[in-house]
Amino acid sequence: MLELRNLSKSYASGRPVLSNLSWNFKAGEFVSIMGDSGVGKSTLLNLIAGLDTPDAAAGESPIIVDGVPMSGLDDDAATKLRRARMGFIFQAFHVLPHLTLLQNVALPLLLNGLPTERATEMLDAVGLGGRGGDFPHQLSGGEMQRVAIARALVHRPALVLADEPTGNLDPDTAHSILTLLRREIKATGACAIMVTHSQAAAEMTDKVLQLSKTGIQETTIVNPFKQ
Ligand SMILES: Nc1ncnc2c1ncn2[C@@H]1O[C@H](COP(=O)(O)OP(=O)(O)OP(=O)(O)O)[C@@H](O)[C@H]1O
Repeated sequence: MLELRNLSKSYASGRPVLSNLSWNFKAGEFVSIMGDSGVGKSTLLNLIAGLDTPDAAAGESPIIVDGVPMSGLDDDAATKLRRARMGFIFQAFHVLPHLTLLQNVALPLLLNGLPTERATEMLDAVGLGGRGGDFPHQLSGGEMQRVAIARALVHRPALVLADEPTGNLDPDTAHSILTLLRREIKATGACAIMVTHSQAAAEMTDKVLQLSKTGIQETTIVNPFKQ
C-alpha cells in the first residue's frame, strides 16, 4: 500500500536525519513507530504526508503510494492523491475552531466532491452523535481527538497517519481512542501508521517498528508490567 525505497532526508544546516530507509506497509495493518527522541519519527510521517520533501533520489521515487511514485506527480496531482487516499491525525491539522463538529468531519468529503451523509455516521461511530452542532471549544481533549479520528477516516482513506494521537490524554481516554481508531481502520481496511512514545499505545497495534540511527526494524514489545 505504501512503499518506502531508500528514503533519505537531511536538513540543509545539519547531519542526515533519515538515510536509505526502506519498508513496505500493507493494507489493513495498524503499525506503530517508536524510537528515541530526535531520531526522525515525525520527519518520516511528514515526508509520507507530503508536508516535507525527501532528498532528491536518482532513479526510483522513495515514496510509492498504491503503486504511484509520488515524486513523479506534480503538486496538483500529489495534493489530489493525498486528499483522496490519506487521513491525518496531526497537531498541524487541528480541528478548525470556527466550524461545527459536523462541518469539521464533513470537510474531507466536501474537498473530495463526495456526499456528506457519512459525516453524521462517523460522529455517531466516535460516540459524538447528537453533538454535530457543537463547536470545538465545547469539547474535552479526548472528545477533540475523537473528532480528529472521525475526520481522518470519513472519506475512507487507504492510509491513515497519526503523530502521537494520544500524547496529551489520560490512560483510559487514550485506550478508548486507540480502540476506536483500531476498530475503524479494521472496518475500512486502511493501513494506519502511528508515531508514539507510549508502550501501551504501541501494544494496541499489529506491528511495532523501531526507528534508529541504523534504520527501521520490527520489534517485539516487552511489557514488564505484564509478567
Ligand atoms: N525543519 C527542520 N530543520 C532542521 N532540522 C530539523 C527540522 N525538523 C526536524 N529537524 C531535526 O531532525 C531531527 C529529527 O526530528 P523529528 O522531530 O523527526 O524527531 P522525532 O523522532 O519525531 O523526535 P521526538 O520523539 O522528540 O518528537 C532532530 O534532530 C530535529 O532537530
